[in-house]
Amino acid sequence: MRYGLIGEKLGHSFSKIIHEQLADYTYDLIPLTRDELDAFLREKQFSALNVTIPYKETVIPYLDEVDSRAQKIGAVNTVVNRNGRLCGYNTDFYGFRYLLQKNGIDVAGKKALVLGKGGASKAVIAVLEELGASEIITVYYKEYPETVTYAECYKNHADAKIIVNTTPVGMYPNSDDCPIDLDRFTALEGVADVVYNPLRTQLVLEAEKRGIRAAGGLEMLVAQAKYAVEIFLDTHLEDARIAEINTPLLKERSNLVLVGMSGGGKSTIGKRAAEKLGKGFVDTDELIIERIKMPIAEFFAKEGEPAFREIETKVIHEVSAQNNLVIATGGGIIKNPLNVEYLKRNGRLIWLKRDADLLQTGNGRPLAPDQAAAQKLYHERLPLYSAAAEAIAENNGTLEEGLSAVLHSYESLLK
Ligand SMILES: Nc1ncnc2c1ncn2[C@@H]1O[C@H](COP(=O)(O)OP(=O)(O)OP(=O)(O)O)[C@@H](O)[C@H]1O
Ligand SMILES: O=C(O)C1=C[C@@H](O)[C@@H](O)[C@H](O)C1
Ligand SMILES: [Mg+2]
Repeated sequence: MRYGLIGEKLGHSFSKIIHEQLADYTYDLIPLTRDELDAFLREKQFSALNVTIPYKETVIPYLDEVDSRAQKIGAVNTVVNRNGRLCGYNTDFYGFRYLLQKNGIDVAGKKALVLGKGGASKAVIAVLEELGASEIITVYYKEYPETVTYAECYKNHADAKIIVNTTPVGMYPNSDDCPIDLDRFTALEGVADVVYNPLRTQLVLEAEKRGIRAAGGLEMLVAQAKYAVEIFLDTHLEDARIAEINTPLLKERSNLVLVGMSGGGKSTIGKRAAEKLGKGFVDTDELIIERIKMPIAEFFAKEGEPAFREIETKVIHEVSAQNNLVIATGGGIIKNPLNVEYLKRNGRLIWLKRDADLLQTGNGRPLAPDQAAAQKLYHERLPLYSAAAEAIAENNGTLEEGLSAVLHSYESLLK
């Protein structure tokens, strides 16, 4: 009999990949319309299921038993067929609790804001209660008696220490959106987002920028699956299994982004890194050339640098939404902080650092036509690379050594 996930739209789900690593069964993604759902649950031709949006509440009346935690939450994401009796559980609860604990986000005794009032919100609130948050405020964009609006929360809850986003705001393809303005909160200590596409949402990046602990939703997804497998198979799996699946998944989904001076080896080493990691390779300068249909130096001469930078940012925005790439960037991308922000959503930024006197100059590089120009640019841009990059890979030896420094940095960023 079948194992799998039911929900309305499942194209995005990683659950098949995750479950099939955790257990021996085949796990199917089973998209169902509301009408199909009824027959599916009545026929009971399955061993165990996960349930996702929008059916976590809809399934409850079909169940013979709902465990007390899921009952309290009012949502079920795990159903087991025990000799024809359907039993329901909520492992999103355990997944979110794992996410907080793994990322050192301590909520005990703290005021917490939960954005959104759907199924995920209820599981999150149950965890915050269990872990002893002092006050839990649900924030919703419409007015309800049991929730506060964003305007009210800025006015009356600016002292919140924890913010959890359970809304789809900031999810691909609307990755530019951020559900809440973090500048309004003066005591903030931790932020969690259940969204995992992009890997780091705008909200997570805004928190990181302010030095606040933050976690995206991928680990929660993997963790809830581990707990579901335990219930499906009536077995125990070590928590270590979560990281064993999450880390490679994160490495696979993430982009490796090379920043650094022109002529420092980003394109050359980037291509090699992509081969080694089995990732696609893109060179943002090449994409720009395709778009402007002329060499970059010619475009600079004809249209000027601001026109180039505008196209560059558009290209970076598009590329940043993709996954599993090595991205070699142009030397000047760090001039616009937006480029850095976009690239960080799905990527880890590594500064490929080559000494100024080793940099290749000329060869169509409009701002570094010769050594003197390259040296001047180098010193102007050092602080920008340093601020943007999450790791440094030195490239002052052989290409092989540069490549291995890049791969090593990527590994250590995603440990
Ligand atoms: N460690 C190295 N040893 C020898 N040559 C190197 C090394 N690193 C880079 N190079 C050479 O330097 C030149 C410039 O490299 P590349 O074009 O990859 O730089 P880039 O960072 O992509 O520059 P741009 O930002 O202008 O696109 C290439 O000819 C490359 O082979
Ligand atoms: O997108 C997914 O694959 C899932 C998301 C959550 O709703 C989980 O509760 C569900 O088990 C699987
Ligand atoms: Mg290049």
